[in-house]
This record gives sequence, C-alpha cells and structure tokens, in this order.
Amino acid sequence: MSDQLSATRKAVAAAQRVVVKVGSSSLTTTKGGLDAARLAALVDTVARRVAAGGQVVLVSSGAIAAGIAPLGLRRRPKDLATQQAAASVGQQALAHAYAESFTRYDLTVGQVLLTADDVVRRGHYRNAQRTLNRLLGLGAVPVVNENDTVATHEIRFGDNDRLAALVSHLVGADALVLLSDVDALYDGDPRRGDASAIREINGDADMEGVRAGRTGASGLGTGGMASKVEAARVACSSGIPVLLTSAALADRALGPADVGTAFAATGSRLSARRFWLAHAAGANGRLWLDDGAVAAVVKRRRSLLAAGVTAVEGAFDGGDVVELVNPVGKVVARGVVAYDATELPDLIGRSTHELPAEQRREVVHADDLVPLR
Ligand SMILES: Nc1ncnc2c1ncn2[C@@H]1O[C@H](COP(=O)(O)OP(=O)(O)O)[C@@H](O)[C@H]1O
Ligand SMILES: N[C@@H](CCC(=O)OP(=O)(O)O)C(=O)O
Repeated sequence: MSDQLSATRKAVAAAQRVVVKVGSSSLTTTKGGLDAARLAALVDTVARRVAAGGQVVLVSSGAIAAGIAPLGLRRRPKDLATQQAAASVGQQALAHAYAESFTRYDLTVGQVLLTADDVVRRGHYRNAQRTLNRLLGLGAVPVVNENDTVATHEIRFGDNDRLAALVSHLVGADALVLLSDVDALYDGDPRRGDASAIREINGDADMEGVRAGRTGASGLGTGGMASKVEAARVACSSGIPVLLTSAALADRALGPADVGTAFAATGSRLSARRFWLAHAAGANGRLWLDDGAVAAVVKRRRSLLAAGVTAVEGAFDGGDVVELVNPVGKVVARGVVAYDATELPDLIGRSTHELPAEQRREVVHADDLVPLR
C-alpha cells in the first residue's frame, strides 16, 4: 500500500467488513433492463474481496429500473403504485441475476429487503442486525435493498445511499463504498460544465462551495450526488470512512482505494441504539418540554417524565420516535416514546406519584433518548 495514500484511504483498503452500495444507473440501461455485463463485473470485484478474507454487504439499487422494460414501460415511473409494481418485477430479476453471478465463485447470496421501520424500531432493528450478521458469519453475501413494494411515501428511506449509511452502522462496517456513474465528487455537477474532482473530504468545512445536485444523468437513480454526500456525512459522523467513485472503478475502490473521493470519519461510533435514534427516518410527533425537563434530558441525560411535558403534537403510538422540543420550538433531542399520543394529554404536567401505577413509567426512557446538537 502506498505511503502517498491518506489515512482514510488506507482504512478503506484495510477494512475487514465493507458495505458496498451500487446505484441503479450502474446496473441498468437507460432502456430499463438489467445490464448483465456490468452486474457481473461488480460481482467479480466483490468476490475478490471476499476471497481475500473480507466481508461484503452489497446494498444494491436497481429494482425499479430493472422492472421498466419487462413491464413495457417507457421510462422510470413517477407514481408510487407503478414504482412498486416495477420494483416487484425488477427486484426478483435483480436477486436472480446476483445469485447466478455469485455462483461462479461458489458464493451464496441472501436477499434482505428493509423498510425504514426495520431500522427505526428496536425489535426490528435487532432482527435485521441478527440476520445480516448471521449471513456474513455463514459466508454468504447479503444483498440489501429497500422493500419498495410495501414502502409508502411516508415510510420510505427514499434513496439507497441513506439506507447504505444506516446498514453500515447496523453491521458495524469498517468502511462504506458508494459506487455511482461518476468517478468522484466534483465541486459542481460535471454534466454542467467545468468542475474539479475533490479527492479528500475531512469534515464539513471541506464541503463549503461544493454544489452536489439532486438529480442524476441517467434518470434511473434517485437523490443524485446530494444524497451520497448526506449518506457519507451520516456514516462519517459515526466513525465509518467512506469512498465514493464509479462502479467502473470498483476494482480499485475495493483494492488499493486510490480512486474517487475519500470522506474521513469525523466522529466516533455511537451505540447502535443512539445512531438509529439520531438518524431515524422521521419522527411521528413532538413533545414540548419545559426548561427543567430540557435541562434534565439534555444536560443530565435523564429520562423524560410526564411532569416536564407541556404539550403533545402528532398521532403516534408507543414505540414511535418523537422529537423533544424546548419552549421556543427548537428540537433538542429525539427519543422513543412509551405512550400513545392519545394517552399522554391526561398525564402531562403531573408528577409521577400523582399518576396511577400503570402510568408511572417514563414518557421517554433515558436509554431511548439522544440529545441533538
Ligand atoms: N458535485 C457533483 N459531483 C459529482 N456528480 C454530481 C455532482 N452534482 C450532481 N452530480 C450528478 O450526480 C449523478 C449521480 O447520482 P445518481 O444518478 O442518483 O446516482 P446513482 O444511480 O448511482 O445513485 C452523477 O451522474 C452526476 O451527474
Ligand atoms: N430501492 C430503489 C432504489 C432507489 C435509489 O436510491 O436508487 P439509486 O439512486 O440508483 O441508488 C430501487 O431498487 O429501484
């Protein structure tokens, strides 16, 4: 390994467990079918890393794009029902293509389709974590995608870059590699004229002046470069370095890691629970806190009790994620609420000893709560 490489690149090259995310535009044609040659090339690269002793979780987009041609559609559908129909057809084509291609290396793949709920709710999250760890332990290659056929607008991750960042944390990955149709992050969209590639991002300051667009060239993917940068930020903030490059350069990305843009880890690993809470897909409601409760929750890391809640917003169930806001409406924490929204109005503002025995539990337990900066 060259001494010229940054510490981030060395960490990516040396990573034992890697999450590799590949976008629709790298696996499908603009006519909307799977591109067998490019899929096989990616599988070759992943199999090499596995043969060298690494573990790879593949987060693969392409279900919707791969369903376009078989269903006789002309372009990527915009409405949810047709997207879901396309994903249903395309996902099975995708899974079949991966399974066949990995067979060339005697590798078995396990399909894991996740909804946002699967990573936000504690029980589901542990379940997904257990499955992925067991697959890896058994020497299989997990192939992950969003469960598009059942994900509604409200509960979608929306883009697989974010899903890949979440999965990286879920499996305790040592690195995340994002493969797209562009070889690096540029200071502006390279399709729109002169732009310079950025080799290293060592924190938010290095992103100043960088314009990352929300659309891709192919019309097949979603989120554009902006969603990759956000995903990189999420992974880096919890200690996972990220390499972003094109699928065509996958071999070097998963080899010496001397291509693309390297994003350095900026934070340290949060506990799984706290990570998911901090980055949960969306809160279902808000609890307004008085100053005393804000201090207890944010500074002293205590549980939130009913006495410190002044108002309740939203229609949530016990077990949902809610935002905790201070008296001027700033979100100061996120947590998993222990009560349904309909139960809370009778409890708030009351001291624990005034409440019936079955309602004396905390509104948000300290273990289920993350203060936000
Ligand atoms: N600052 C930028 N640097 C690099 N690419 C950019 C930038 N801004 C926008 N893009 C565009 O983002 C596209 C990649 O996004 P997308 O098509 O969603 O990828 P994928 O399907 O791989 O997820 C590139 O083709 C590029 O045209
Ligand atoms: N789950 C969707 C992927 C959506 C998505 O993020 O696509 P991309 O921007 O190509 O990574 C699918 O498989 O079509």
